[in-house]
Order: sequence, then structure tokens, then C-alpha cells
Amino acid sequence: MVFADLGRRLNSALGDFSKATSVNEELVDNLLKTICTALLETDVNVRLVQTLRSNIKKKINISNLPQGINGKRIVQKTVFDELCTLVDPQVQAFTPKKGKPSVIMMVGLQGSGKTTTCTKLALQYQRKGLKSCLVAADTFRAGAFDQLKQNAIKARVPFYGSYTETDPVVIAQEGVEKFKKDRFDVIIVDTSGRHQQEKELFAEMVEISEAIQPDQTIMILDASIGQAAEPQAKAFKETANFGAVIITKLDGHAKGGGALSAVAATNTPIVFIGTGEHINDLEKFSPRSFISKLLGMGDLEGLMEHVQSLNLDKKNMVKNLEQGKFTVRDFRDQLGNIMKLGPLSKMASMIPGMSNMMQGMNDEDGAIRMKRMLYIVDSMTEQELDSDGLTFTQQPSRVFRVAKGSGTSVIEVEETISQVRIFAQMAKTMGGKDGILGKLGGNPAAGLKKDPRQMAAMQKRLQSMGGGGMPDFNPGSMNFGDISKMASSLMGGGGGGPGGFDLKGMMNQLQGAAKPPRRR
Ligand SMILES: Nc1nc2c(ncn2[C@@H]2O[C@H](COP(=O)(O)OP(=O)(O)OP(=O)(O)O)[C@@H](O)[C@H]2O)c(=O)[nH]1
Repeated sequence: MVFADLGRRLNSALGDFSKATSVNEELVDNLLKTICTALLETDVNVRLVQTLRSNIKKKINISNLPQGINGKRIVQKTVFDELCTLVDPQVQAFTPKKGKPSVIMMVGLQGSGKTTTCTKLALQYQRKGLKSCLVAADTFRAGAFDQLKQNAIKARVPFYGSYTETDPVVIAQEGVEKFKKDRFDVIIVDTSGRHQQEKELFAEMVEISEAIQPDQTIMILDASIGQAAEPQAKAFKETANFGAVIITKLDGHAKGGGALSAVAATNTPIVFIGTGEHINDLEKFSPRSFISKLLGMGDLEGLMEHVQSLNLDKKNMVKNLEQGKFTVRDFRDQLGNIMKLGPLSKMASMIPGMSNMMQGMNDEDGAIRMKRMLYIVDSMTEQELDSDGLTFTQQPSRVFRVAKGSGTSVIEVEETISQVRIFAQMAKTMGGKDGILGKLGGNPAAGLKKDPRQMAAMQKRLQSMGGGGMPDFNPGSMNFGDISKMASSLMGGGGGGPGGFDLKGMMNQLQGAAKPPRRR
């Protein structure tokens, strides 16, 4: 089973579970059986699956579970938490900082995607304001330097390499020294691909490492190598003692579970995942966002990262949000921008509820669906566009008119409106003077801490708005820390820290002229 199907299987198992009228041992056992089978079928190590199962069983006291929604939520939250634990070794990865040169050495098997990922990573850091560069110390594969050079030129990242020097240690050392002198913040060193059996190449890796003294060594793990990932990663860990992992090719037909298991076996954090061959296809990894997205619950944090990385221009939608408003026009602008942001399946998977709306559709179908939504909103009057969608509920004849005018169906118009209504409700609750955040004044996090009722109200609201196909499923990702971060993001309009849900930032970024669509 490919990795994308794992999410669907888990989502459907949890969805079926939430529909049951009462919680009992048999129901929980069936749920766990489906989850474990799905994990095993994507190559997750059997030991890890057993641990996950027994942890869940230990944490859920079936005989004492409350009946109804609460009981189901406890089970679902426990499952969610344990899935997060599976991909979270609770080890902090090194983070480069501005003003201090950080050397990052990339290691991995041949063809794992190292050279491609070097440029993707440099670009990510560059977009974050860190002066980044590349050193091509892969002298083993003919063409590796040219490949890195081409990518670097395309991404406008400075690089260092040589056609004549054959000693990778010399190249790595010279490159790092040069870029340190030039006061670069992030110096990424590409090394030759190797198999674990190749003792000489392993020795070379150690030599390079000793010569350049990296602040961080990252192992590139190809998601498609299945169960082989674990012994490979262990061998690299013994020799190169890498401090972080990037899993590549999670977009394709890879099972992916083998690479995830390897990460657990080496107790190393995943820092990014590669989701395609394009230079922008690198996503920051966060365990909760990853699992949330896998389960079809969206990943607003990832969406933010992606959108911010595209440096979209900003426009005025944030003004509306500050007043607690979200209009059909805002929705239309977002739709237009989303269409420009890359493959729809990727974007949709990050927006709560959207992946459900687009389930079973490929990118082409998704684009058609989005276009139809645009026809719908383009057939509305100015007054309708500036409304929050309620006007359609109050006067259903408008729905019929718009459906006719846009050449779509009444159901499609209703679905579009209901999507706007969800966002509008969210904006109303969170933003504006009368919203929860407005009432809390300048320091929402402190306010929330002081007033647990406000916090509970906000949490309840968020739960009721959670996307995905599981109406009762609150994945538990919205704990106090997340909510306060979200509140801060909303009030401050910042970039949304890890674990945060930055609606204002999201809207701010989605608004505005987007870059031209990527060609694939
Ligand atoms: N689908 C997909 N392909 C990827 C991803 N990352 C890299 N690739 C592709 O994987 C292939 C190998 O990538 P390289 O970057 O050349 O691999 P390498 O590890 O540098 O290879 P060696 O230099 O031989 O060690 C290329 O065709 C890349 O485009 C990814 O995240 N998804």
C-alpha cells in the first residue's frame, strides 16, 4: 500500500469508529487492528506497530471510558497522539541562525535525492533570510557537480565546486572556508552517494566530516527503499552520526513506512520531507502537522510554510479579518491564489475539509472543481461578494440564480457557500473587537491562561469547525500551547510559529498576486 493510501485507510477507520453508537472493547480492538494492518502494509516496522498498539491499549482504560462522544474522542485522541509519537523522537534538531556560519553536511545513499535536496534546502533557508550557499563535494558521480550547478543557478544560490580537483575533502574544505570568509549563514555540503557496503566511501565521508566539522549532518532517506531503510540508516548513524533526517520521495508510490521506522530506530528527528522533483517541493516536517495531514485534517502550518516560501505579495484581506469578517470576495481571492500555488492535491491536503471535498480527484479534476468554484463566485453580485454568505441562506433564490449564471449545479453553489460560512464563522470568533481575541486585549495568550472558560469556548469552537471526514474527531492537536500561539499569530500577524495556526498570516499570504504557476 502506498503512503497516500495509509492516510485514507486511517481516516476511514477513525471515521467508522466515530459513527458507532457506543464504545466497547471489541470496537477499539477492531479499530487498532485496522490501523496496525495499514501501518504494516506501508512497511512500518513490526516492532514499532506493536509498541504503538500496546501504548494505545495501556492508555485507554476501556472499562472506565465514558460513553458517547467523549469516549470516542479519548480513543481518537490517543490514536492521534501515538501516531505522532511514531514520527517524533522528541529530539531537537539543530537550527541555523543568522550571523553565524552553520555548516550542514548531507549524506545518503546513491540516488536518494541528496543533490536535489541540497538546493531545495538552500532555497528554503535563503527565503527565510539566511544567506545560503552550496559546496559540491560529490566527486564520485560524474555529473553531480553539473547537476548541483544547474540547480543552484536556477535557484540563484551561490555554489562552489571544481571540474579538476578530484579529492572531495579538498573541495569541501576549500568551499567551506571560502563561504565562511564571505560570511554566509548556511553552507550546505553535498557528498557522494554510497552504499553501506562501500567501506572506502564511508571512510571518505568521515574524512570530509573531520575536515569541515559540520554543525549538522543530515541523512537523506529515500522513502521508496522500504524496509531496507532501517539497516541503511543504522549504518550511516554509526559512521556519520547524523543529527537529522530528510525523507525524500514521499510524493510518489513509496510505502514510506520503512523510512519512518528508520527514523525511529536511529532516534533522529525528521526536519523536512521531499514531496516532488521541483525545487519548491520540500516541506518543513512537524510531527503533529504531518499526522494531521495524513489523516485528512489539513495542515495549516504546512500551508503557511509553503505560501510564505513563495513570497506572495500581500493585499488587504487582513483588514477584513481584523474586523472579524470573511467575505465571499475573500474566498474568491483565495481560490484564485490557490490555483496559482502549485499542484492542487498538495494545497488541498493542507486545508482542513478541502481534501475531503476533493477526495478521489486527481490534480486535473481538482483544478476543474476549483475553476467551477471560481465561476460560481464570479457570477455573484458585488453585494453578495462582500457578504459572508449568509445572504444565500436567507434568500435561496440567489443560489439558483448563481447556479444558472455560472453553468454549475445548485449543490455546487451550496457547497461553495458552506465553505465560506465555515471560514466566516472562524474569522468572527477569532478576530475583531467582539471576537474572543478582541476581548482579550493585547496579550491573548496571557488572557487565555487567565480565563479558562474563554479557552474552553475557543477550543470547542475549533473542534466544531475541524475539517476532515470525522465529525467527532478532534485530533487533540489543539492544546493550550497551540491555541495561545494561534491567538498570538492572529493578534500579531506574525509568521505563525511551529504548531501554531496562523489564520491572519495565512489569509495575508494567500491574498495578493501570486507568482506564475509552476510548470511540471
Ligand atoms: N518524486 C521525487 N523525486 C525526487 C525527490 N527528491 C529527489 N528526487 C529525484 O530523485 C532522483 C535522484 O536525485 P539526486 O538528487 O540526483 O540523488 P543523489 O542522492 O544526489 O544521487 P547520487 O549523487 O548518485 O548520490 C532525481 O531524479 C531527483 O529528481 C522527491 O522528493 N520526490
